[in-house]
Amino acid sequence: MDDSSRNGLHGFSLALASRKAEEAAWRRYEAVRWLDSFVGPLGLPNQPSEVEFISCLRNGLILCNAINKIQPGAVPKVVDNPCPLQSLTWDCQPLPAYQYFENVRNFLVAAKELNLPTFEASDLERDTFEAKVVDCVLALKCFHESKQMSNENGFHKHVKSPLPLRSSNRMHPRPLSTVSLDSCRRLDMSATCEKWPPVGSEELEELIVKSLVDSLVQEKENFDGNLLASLRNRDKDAVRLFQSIVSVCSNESLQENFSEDLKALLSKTKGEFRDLQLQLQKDLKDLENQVQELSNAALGYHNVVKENRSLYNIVQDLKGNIRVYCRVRPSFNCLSNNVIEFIGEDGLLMILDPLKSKKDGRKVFRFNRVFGPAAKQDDVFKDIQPLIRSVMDGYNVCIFAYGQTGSGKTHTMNGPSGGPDKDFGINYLALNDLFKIQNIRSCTSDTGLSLPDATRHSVKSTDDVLNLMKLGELNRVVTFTAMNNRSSRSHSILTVYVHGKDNAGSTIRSCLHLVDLAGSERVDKSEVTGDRLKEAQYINKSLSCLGDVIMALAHKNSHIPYRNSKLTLLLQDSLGGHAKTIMFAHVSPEEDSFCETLSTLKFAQSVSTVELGAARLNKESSEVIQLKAQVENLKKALVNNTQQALTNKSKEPRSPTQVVDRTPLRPRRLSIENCSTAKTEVPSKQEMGKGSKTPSLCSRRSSLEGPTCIKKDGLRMKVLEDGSKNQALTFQKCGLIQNSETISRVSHSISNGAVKMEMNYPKTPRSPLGGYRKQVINVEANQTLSLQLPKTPEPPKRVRNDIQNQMQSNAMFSSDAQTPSIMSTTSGKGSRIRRSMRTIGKLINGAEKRQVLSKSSL
Ligand SMILES: Nc1ncnc2c1ncn2[C@@H]1O[C@H](COP(=O)(O)OP(=O)(O)OP(=O)(O)O)[C@@H](O)[C@H]1O
Repeated sequence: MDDSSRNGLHGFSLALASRKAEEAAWRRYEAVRWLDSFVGPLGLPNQPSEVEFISCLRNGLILCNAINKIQPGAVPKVVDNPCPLQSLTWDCQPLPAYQYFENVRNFLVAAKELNLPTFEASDLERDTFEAKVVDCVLALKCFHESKQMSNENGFHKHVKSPLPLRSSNRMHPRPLSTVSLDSCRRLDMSATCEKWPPVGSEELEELIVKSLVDSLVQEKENFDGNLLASLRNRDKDAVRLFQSIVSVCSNESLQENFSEDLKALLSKTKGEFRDLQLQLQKDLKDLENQVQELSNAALGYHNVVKENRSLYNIVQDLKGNIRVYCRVRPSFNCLSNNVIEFIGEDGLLMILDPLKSKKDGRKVFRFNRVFGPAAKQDDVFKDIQPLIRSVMDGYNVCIFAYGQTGSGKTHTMNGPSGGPDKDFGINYLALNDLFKIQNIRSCTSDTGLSLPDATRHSVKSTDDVLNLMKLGELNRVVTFTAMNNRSSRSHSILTVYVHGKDNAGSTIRSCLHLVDLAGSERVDKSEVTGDRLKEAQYINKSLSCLGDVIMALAHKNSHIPYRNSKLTLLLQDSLGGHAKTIMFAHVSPEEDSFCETLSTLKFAQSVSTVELGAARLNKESSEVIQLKAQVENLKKALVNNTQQALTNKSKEPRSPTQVVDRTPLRPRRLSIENCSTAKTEVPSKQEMGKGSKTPSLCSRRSSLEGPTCIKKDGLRMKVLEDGSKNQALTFQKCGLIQNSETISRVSHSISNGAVKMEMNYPKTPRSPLGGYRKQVINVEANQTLSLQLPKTPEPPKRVRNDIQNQMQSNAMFSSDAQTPSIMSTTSGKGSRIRRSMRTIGKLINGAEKRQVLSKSSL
């Protein structure tokens, strides 16, 4: 407490004390005045002191006379004073002490019988207890007045002892005559006052409340009657009520008890407070422990959820399922209801049909994970990062974004509209990550080779790729539709090829397809016309082909219609091969997109059931590479020898008597090998057009790479059908180095179910189907094998001559140029070569099988 408040309190105490003294004096004067008028002159001054007052009453004679006057016979025997009553004065001769005592005791008994407040006889010996005596006299006075009143009104039965109006003059001092009997009646507390000594704080409180209630009931007031307002307005009754409360409180004995009670209460409260504090501390500790336990449990729960998800993913990996993630973009229409009801941590998505009730309209889907509108690009990327990294370990990975137009596919793959400058999408983040890994794993760099007549873009950093992506973006048609003001009108596929060699000499070859599909759209909604309409139809058609492929895979059909569109043909390796595939299903949350959202989610659900088989590691051990190289050399030697033999044979006349024993070449066996080197076969258009069967590896490559491949300067080069060199697509070596990994990039956009891969065209033409663009940025080199091949040992000269002679003679009888079988029968060397090729083939197959087995056993 500061000084000012301490001084204030002190001042208040002084004021209160003087007020009390003033009040006590007023009450004393009133008692004396009444006794004076009722019993006879007391001979006291108008304003007697306490001592004078007490001395006057000490013999009990005045008191006994007064009570007998009110209630005749109340004190049957009064020890009288030799002085006559009229001449009774305070200075009259004192009687013996025992007589005083007798009178006072009899008076107190009589007063008690009348339910008046009393005092101790000894109080008259002590001036300090004057207040109690005054109270008793004033109570007697009130009793007399009320008795008079009831006699007048005929009420005899229930005459109550009136409350001594102790504070009647306190606020507005006034003559005794002005204190009405009504006031006495209304503030009658005599019955309760009897119980005052001793009184505890609770009893005091009860007294006050009771008095208040009685008073309010009698006055027909209620607490809502704005007592405080009445007090403020100094309403008469309210002031009286307040005075009665104050008078109860100002009773000294009460105050003493009250202060003692207060002290006891204070110490009790302090004790309770201490207990409470201790309890609180204990509770806080308990709470802390509980919170700790809860947070541990929450952490545990999160860990379990995480572990569950990763286990679920592992199971799916083992089964080879396509991982399906769903992403919900933020709503752009605040007036539209949101159909997304709930997004669970564990990949649960609940949507609500806006036309149905909550009970019937709910549909639940489960995916590997669902990203809500608040998910950041980084959050999305973090989840797929491990998969992208596995590209560097030799796995093929394909990530494709699917969904309704405007649902956020391009946002996920590229980033926000306007290019990948900020908030980069998966394309950038994935490439950045791959380059980071490359930098960590490599100490060397490669400048690559350039090749005339071919466009070559070597990439060494993410920025390089970004620039190329921008180039690709330029070739991608983007237009305004009613559904999306930057709607992509073509699919976009960014492919990263990774070649690497580990320290053991094994090579890995893998690729990462990053696919941003054009959005499915309802043309009535997107309101497109003309070319845009055609594009929309082609987009929907190729997406529907994708749907057919997925359905066929999900139902494990024997025939999978990959060839029905270029899109599915391109994704064949990812959808049908042993790749790791992720699909991002995108949905818009607005209610007017509900039908599209539902169909996207259903499609995504069926994609998640597709089992591709465990992903296969595309790694070749050094042993396999060497064997393959030997096959190459042997094959070359065989071809050379055959050609030589044919040349010699054509020079010699053919003998009609010679018997030709020809074993036809087995092109199937060689076709696999041919695929890794220059191709000389030109697949017929009919074969290309056949859509019913999954093509052989060679024909598949042909259909994708173009009709003709030739080899030039050790590099493979593909020539288009017209053979024009200017239209050649060149497979370049790009950063292929030993003991390091290099990333090259092929990016092509396709749409409308067709693809063009000629990057070296000065201007990318539109496809006849309209709107479909292609962009080949970089193509993998395939030169390693030819560069690393050991030289084929030259056959001894004598043997070679024998073979040549033999072949020359055989040529006399055959005009067929493809006659390796001739060599097998006529030349011991030729058959040895074929035998060793067969052995090597078995070895290769064995080694590959072993690889597959060891992978699947993992
Ligand atoms: N997660 C997201 N956060 C913020 N904005 C987003 C998000 N997803 C999409 N958008 C915004 O929504 C709009 C449409 O997205 P986007 O162009 O990526 O859709 P799309 O599915 O690729 O459409 P289309 O198939 O027509 O090309 C864009 O303005 C994009 O920036």
